[in-house]
Amino acid sequence: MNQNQLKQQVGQKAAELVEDQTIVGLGTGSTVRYLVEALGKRVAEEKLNITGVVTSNATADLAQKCGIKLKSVDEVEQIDMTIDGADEISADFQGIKGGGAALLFEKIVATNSKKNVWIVDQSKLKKQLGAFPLPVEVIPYGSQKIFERFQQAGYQPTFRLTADQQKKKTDSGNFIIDLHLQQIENPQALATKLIQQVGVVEHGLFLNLVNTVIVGTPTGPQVITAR
Ligand SMILES: O=C[C@H](O)[C@H](O)[C@H](O)COP(=O)(O)O
Repeated sequence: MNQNQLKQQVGQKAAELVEDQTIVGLGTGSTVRYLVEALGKRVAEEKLNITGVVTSNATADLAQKCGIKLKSVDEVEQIDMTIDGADEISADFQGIKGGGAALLFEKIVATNSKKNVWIVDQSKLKKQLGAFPLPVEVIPYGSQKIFERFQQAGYQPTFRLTADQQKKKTDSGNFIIDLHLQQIENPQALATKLIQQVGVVEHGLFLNLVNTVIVGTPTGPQVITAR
């Protein structure tokens, strides 16, 4: 099974978990794409009555095409369950997200959800976080100064660029600086340090948010729950 097939497997499995009459947070990325398509199918075939709360313009476009009705996070009291992808998950269920630049809306939706579930292929499970570059969303004004401070701190930053070498803009019009850390010894301490930096809007460390992960493996999806 290739990576895409594993992503499809967990996307479809997660769609089965969604109950009728619920409000569902819909993450972003290539794994979530399979979830949204499978949910759209359930809406059409089973007349499943759900409301989606999206985490990016890309997911909003897809969900609308799939016939899922949407509301913004501000229009709902609480989200019953959010299902999202991840870039890395450590053994203690901490994660890095934002490979698709959607970390800010993803974190807003996740922190307003009763339950969060991540869907990943098995390559995303790591002993320790940090091999995947940690995305930090910064406002454009003063972003060069933040970049230089990250350099001085030894974080090996790079601005994320588009295919035509422009600084990538998020759905909120911000830039992304990726930190090439290799290993993150203390995710909580780093998270605190980053968020205290003026001009940093959010970072891709998603800590203590998830207790269920569905992992795609060649022998089928495995649901792992934190103790
Ligand atoms: O900003 C993007 C998100 O955090 C994605 O959920 C994450 O990058 C995983 O994406 P994919 O399912 O495409 O590997």
